[in-house]
Amino acid sequence: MATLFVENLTVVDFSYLHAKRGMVGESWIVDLELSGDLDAQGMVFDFGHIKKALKQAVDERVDHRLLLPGESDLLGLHRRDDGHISLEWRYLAGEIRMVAPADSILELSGTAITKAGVTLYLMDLIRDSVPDNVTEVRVVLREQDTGTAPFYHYSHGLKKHDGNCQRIAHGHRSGIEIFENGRRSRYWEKLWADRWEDIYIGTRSDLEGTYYVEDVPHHRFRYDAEQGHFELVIPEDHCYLVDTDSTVENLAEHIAEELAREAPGKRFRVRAFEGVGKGAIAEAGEDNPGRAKAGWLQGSSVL
Ligand SMILES: Nc1nc2c(c(=O)[nH]1)N=C([C@H](O)[C@H](O)COP(=O)(O)OP(=O)(O)OP(=O)(O)O)CN2
Repeated sequence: MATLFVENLTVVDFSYLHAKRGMVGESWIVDLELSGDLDAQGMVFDFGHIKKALKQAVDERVDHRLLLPGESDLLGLHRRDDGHISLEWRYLAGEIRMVAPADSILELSGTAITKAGVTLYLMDLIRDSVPDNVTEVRVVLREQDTGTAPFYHYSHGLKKHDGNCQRIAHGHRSGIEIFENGRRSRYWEKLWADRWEDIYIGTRSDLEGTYYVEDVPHHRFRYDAEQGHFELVIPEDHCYLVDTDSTVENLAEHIAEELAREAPGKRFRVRAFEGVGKGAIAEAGEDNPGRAKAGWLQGSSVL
């Protein structure tokens, strides 16, 4: 019997529904251990297969989905004949309603989405995907270690994306680094982490109107994309509107421009993460009047 491990098998970026927080974007790094007898090649299971087949299984079932606690009284879920679902989530601040292709959600057992529940789900999924000589599967889910640096949880949908990011309710746990006149500013980082805590970032042109639930205003977003039709109703005060698609390049640029507007005469550099290990850089302010530079950053340093 031998045990092998794979760290960072993948990162699952998703959102889930919470009884108090509403819709929460999350990013968990997936680590894996497999135990069993050695096969004819002298291996528990070929790393090549693990990194392809098991990563693909985890990504397909969890990544970019909205996770729902199937046994919660707050949830109403309806599967429609056209391959879409509609759902309602009645929580503390109001209601969340969504219409989306059925692959946009993952219904899990239990009354709340927890790390333990998702871990058990993934262990079952992986057990079904490994050969018979593998007798034990262990999964560890963990957040990126950002030390004391701030982060926010956001959800969004990119209607023009040719992959699963077009899903209207998927999200990320993202660090933010802000430099004011070349020096790291914990003040501004904390301010944006608070501003975007558990936020839905919506694109103004996807906004169809306001919907009232017992006098509480809710935004209604709606678009059609390659995978199907998407609608989302969510309390207005859990939303932040931007004039662009909510790509991380645009979000970094938006933050930099807002900072330059809020603190005139200063120069800002923003490193905004999208989940783990990637993001965008933008600059705005005194040295760069009226213009922000943005770029895609892959494999950026850990905060
Ligand atoms: N240049 C950009 N590319 C992508 C952006 C972006 O803002 N700028 N955004 C997305 C999606 O929002 C998506 O949620 C990112 O998810 P992620 O899982 O990190 O990306 P992949 O699916 O491409 O990577 P895997 O690690 O293989 O899941 C996509 N691209």
